[in-house]
Amino acid sequence: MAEKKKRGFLSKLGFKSKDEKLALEAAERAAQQQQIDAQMAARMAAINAAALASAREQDTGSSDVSDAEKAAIEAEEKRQAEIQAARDVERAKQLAEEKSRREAEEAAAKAADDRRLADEARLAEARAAREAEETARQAVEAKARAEDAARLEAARQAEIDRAASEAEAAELKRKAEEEAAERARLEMERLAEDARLAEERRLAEEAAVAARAEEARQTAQIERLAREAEEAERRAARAADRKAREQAEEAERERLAEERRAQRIAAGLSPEPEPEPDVTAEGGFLDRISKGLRRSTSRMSDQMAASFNQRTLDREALEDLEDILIMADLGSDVAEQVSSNLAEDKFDKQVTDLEIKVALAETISDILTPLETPFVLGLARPQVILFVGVNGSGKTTTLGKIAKRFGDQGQRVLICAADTFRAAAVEQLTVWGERAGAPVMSGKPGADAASLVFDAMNRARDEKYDILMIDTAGRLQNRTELMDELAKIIRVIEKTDSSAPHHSVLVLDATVGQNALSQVEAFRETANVSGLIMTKLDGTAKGGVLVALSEKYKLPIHFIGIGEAIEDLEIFSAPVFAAALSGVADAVTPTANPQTD
Ligand SMILES: Nc1nc2c(ncn2[C@@H]2O[C@H](COP(=O)(O)OP(=O)(O)OP(=O)(O)O)[C@@H](O)[C@H]2O)c(=O)[nH]1
Repeated sequence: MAEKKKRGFLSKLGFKSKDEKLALEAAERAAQQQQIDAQMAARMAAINAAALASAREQDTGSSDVSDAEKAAIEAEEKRQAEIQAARDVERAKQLAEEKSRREAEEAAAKAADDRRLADEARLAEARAAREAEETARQAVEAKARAEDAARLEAARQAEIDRAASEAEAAELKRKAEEEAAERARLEMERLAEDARLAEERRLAEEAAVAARAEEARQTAQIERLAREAEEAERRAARAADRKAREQAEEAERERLAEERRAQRIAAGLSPEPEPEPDVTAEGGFLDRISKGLRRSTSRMSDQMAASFNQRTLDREALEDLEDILIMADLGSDVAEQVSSNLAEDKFDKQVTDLEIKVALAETISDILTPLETPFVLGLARPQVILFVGVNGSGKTTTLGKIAKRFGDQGQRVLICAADTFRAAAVEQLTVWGERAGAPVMSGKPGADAASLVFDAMNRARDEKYDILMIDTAGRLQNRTELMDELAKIIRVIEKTDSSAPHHSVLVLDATVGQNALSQVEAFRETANVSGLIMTKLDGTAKGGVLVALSEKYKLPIHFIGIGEAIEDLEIFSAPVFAAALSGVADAVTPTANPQTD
């Protein structure tokens, strides 16, 4: 098609196709041939006319026709001959032209035919090519469709297979889970049954222990009541003695005073003033504790004296008071209690620092009195006493001081140096043990403390010691692995004697101030602390922390340490501690000699 278009366009421009050129050439050649033929026909006509004239000459040679006629005839004949010849030439020419035109037309028709045939052939060829192309394309499409269909079929089959295998796997999993759940349920039932039986056993054991404990408590109570009755009797006797002595002394004093008055009157002098009564003796209990707590007391006393010299107790004064108490480590709860107790009676009134100290002493005493708990040994033997606390809180020293007291009371004491980390602790205990007359069991440095405690428990039981005192290594409350070791020691003790340890004493260093609260928190949980001893109250201004932690944790308090010497461990007395810490003792004790630091 494109070829055909191209040719039509070329012929319009005057270009001839190859066939047209051939046809034109053939027509030219035919025209030339016709010319040649016409020339030949003219020459033949001239020859014929000459031959006709000579024949006539011969026929007429002897006739009488004039020469002019003869010439006219001859000229006429010649003209006729020439006309004829020209007609012949013209005719021949026309024929030749007619022929060459026909041939040209035929050639053109043929060329057009050829072109048409060629175009048709080309069109047929193109159609065939297109059809072949179409067939091939259809074949490719058909193949692709077939492949797609095969692929889809394969995918569908694969999906069916996958779903089937998933369903099978899910079914297997479900069955396995069912079986596992059933096994777990049976195991839970078994464990629950075991636990129930164990609980029954435990309850039975607890009931037995409780019955024994109750029996022991009742016995102890009877003994205590008996002791108390004896003591009351002794006290009553002593009081009666003292009263009689005091009455006698008073009578003597009055007699002497009367005598002196009489002598002075007789001598014309005025009577002498009455002497102040001696409230506390120098070196007595209150005096010792007041001196021990001097650092804690003096700063607070000075601040109160400076702030409350005849001051009106308004809101600002109460806030100042709370600040002073909080700075003395008594804690905000205690500070609020003191200020609200004081405000009840004295708000908007003039107060002195002594009135404030008395209110403080009363509040402290109210908080501490329920916790004032003497260190009483139970009936079980050996009595196991465990000492716990952070490093350097004074465990070893305190244990030694108490061991000495027990030794003095005639108790047989065994000491276990379960502080296997610090070699010096063993030496320290050995010295204390010697003073108390108590053997000291120790292990190699770094040995397992729990196994040493196990051995000590067995030895104390086998050798019938009254008391086993166990000194443990100091450990910071945030060191989990050390707290775990302490828990292990306690488990070993409990395993050997389910009622032990009978006392689990937390030794606290007063100099750490508020940090003591977090120590109580941690040891209370791990060591099931039964009571407290606070040491180093002599070396700090933070003694108020004992009140703060008692208010919060309400743990029994057995002793307080007010120095390193053996006699510097005092049985805890709430009113005495309150009087000493508040500074009231200084105000009423003439022997007191406050020294500020
Ligand atoms: N001022 C004063 N010092 C005390 C008191 N109690 C103990 N100390 C001293 O505190 C220091 C530490 O006492 P230790 O008994 O070794 O303390 P610890 O808790 O056994 O120490 P670790 O075994 O390291 O945990 C020693 O120098 C004691 O003399 C006390 O009440 N007042």
